[in-house]
Amino acid sequence: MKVGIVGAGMVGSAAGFALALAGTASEIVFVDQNRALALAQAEDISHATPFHSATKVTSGGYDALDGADMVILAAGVSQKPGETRLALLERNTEVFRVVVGAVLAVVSDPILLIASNPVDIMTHVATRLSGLPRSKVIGSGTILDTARFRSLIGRHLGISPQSVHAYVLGEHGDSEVLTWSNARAGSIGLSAFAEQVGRPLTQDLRQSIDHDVRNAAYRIIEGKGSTYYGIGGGLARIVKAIAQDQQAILSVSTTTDVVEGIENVTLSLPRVIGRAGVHLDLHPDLDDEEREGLRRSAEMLKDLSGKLAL
Ligand SMILES: NC(=O)C1=CN([C@@H]2O[C@H](COP(=O)(O)OP(=O)(O)OC[C@H]3O[C@@H](n4cnc5c(N)ncnc54)[C@H](O)[C@@H]3O)[C@@H](O)[C@H]2O)C=CC1
Ligand SMILES: CC(=O)C(=O)O
Repeated sequence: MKVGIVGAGMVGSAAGFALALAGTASEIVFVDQNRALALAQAEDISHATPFHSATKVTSGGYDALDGADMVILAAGVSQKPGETRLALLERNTEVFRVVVGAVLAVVSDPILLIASNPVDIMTHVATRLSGLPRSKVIGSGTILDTARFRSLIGRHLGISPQSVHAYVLGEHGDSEVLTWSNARAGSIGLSAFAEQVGRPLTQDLRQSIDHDVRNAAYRIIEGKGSTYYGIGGGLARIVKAIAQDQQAILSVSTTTDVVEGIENVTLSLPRVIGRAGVHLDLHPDLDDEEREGLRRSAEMLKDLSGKLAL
């Protein structure tokens, strides 16, 4: 599979690095308005591949995307310390007006994987600008928040995050919803497992995990300017599900017919991902508080997307 990455900054390069090491793609091509940066990232990453895989890593103009099956969009501005993701919307919409058309002029029917923030609304923007089916325009959404959630629960319970089945839904941002009510450790309900191992999930502990997941990006950006390894791993995970037609269930963002009564809204739910993109949306059972949180998140995203002239 040939994968294009438009935006060779921190996120694009971290995704390219993770993909190249895993050997998921046969070829990765970086494109950036800063061509020297794209070239340097490709060259640097290509020096790591001989240790791990045979992935060919190159760079070029948009014409170099010819033959790509998927294109990751990681171009645009990122948050400054204290800035919200939503504050990036106008600037990154302008970037996508250029980028989406330029990609589609070369690759007529790609899967687009959106990383730029605010990722749910940028996924809505890319869906509208590209005219591609919604199943083929996928935002990384809450894949990263879900990883953060599982990692903190796993650490508390003393088990692998891969054995924690718990999802963050809604916006990849301040209104996201951590769904505790259906979370499981292996095949056991989370609370029952926590009691069994003597590490109960008290209300204080839940609030602390909620705070840490919701504020992870702000904390990391304060400390080192931006976040990129986490999302790089998440983007590589989504590409793998598509490249290997895994039918994997991942929390990603696409435009969805109805979520908690809100129609045609772009946000994260668990979805089945395979070669054609999103194959199926899942609507998990939620408790009343989670449902109301998801409704509020959907309403906010729908209102903001509706204000854009696309
Ligand atoms: N979805 C997620 O979970 C995450 C999303 N992000 C988002 O990813 C985006 C990229 O972040 P970083 O890589 O840290 O930023 P960065 O500034 O390191 O890289 C952005 C790149 O986009 C390029 N670019 C800007 N306009 C362009 C255009 N018109 N055409 C081609 N290239 C263009 C720039 O030259 C730059 O190299 C941001 O919007 C950030 O908020 C960041 C972390 C996690
Ligand atoms: C920056 C961002 O969206 C994140 O790390 O969650």
